[in-house]
Amino acid sequence: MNIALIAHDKKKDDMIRFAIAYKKILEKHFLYATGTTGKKIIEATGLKVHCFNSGPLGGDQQIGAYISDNKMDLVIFLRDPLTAQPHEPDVSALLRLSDVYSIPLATNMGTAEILLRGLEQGFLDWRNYRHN
Ligand SMILES: O=C(CO)COP(=O)(O)O
Repeated sequence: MNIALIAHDKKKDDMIRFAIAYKKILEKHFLYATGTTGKKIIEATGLKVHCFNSGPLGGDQQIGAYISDNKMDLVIFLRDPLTAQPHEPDVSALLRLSDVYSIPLATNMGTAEILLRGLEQGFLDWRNYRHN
């Protein structure tokens, strides 16, 4: 599966803890991330991650484009709900495209854990049919 990992600045430490905790699951998949999030995950875990541009410089849009091309299966986006983002329209567009294409999307740690555990249990196997 192709998994996108994105975290706003105040959520990056949480994302790193998450990537360390779930490394054994994550390493079985193709990982993508916005620039800064990806770099931090690589440094902390050694996982292989394809890094797009930083979020404010178009990274969210690049991930959105993957979603609309049926190339993203799961999105984990640890958003900071308490800080205004200069690229809020890009963030909204990414969330919207996840809904348009029914791509499982976690915007907080609680849901992220459920999605990764579900992934491990095969709950996202239906995505394989979408690829074929
Ligand atoms: O801003 C972001 C998502 O909207 C995250 O981007 P970075 O991972 O480059 O910080």
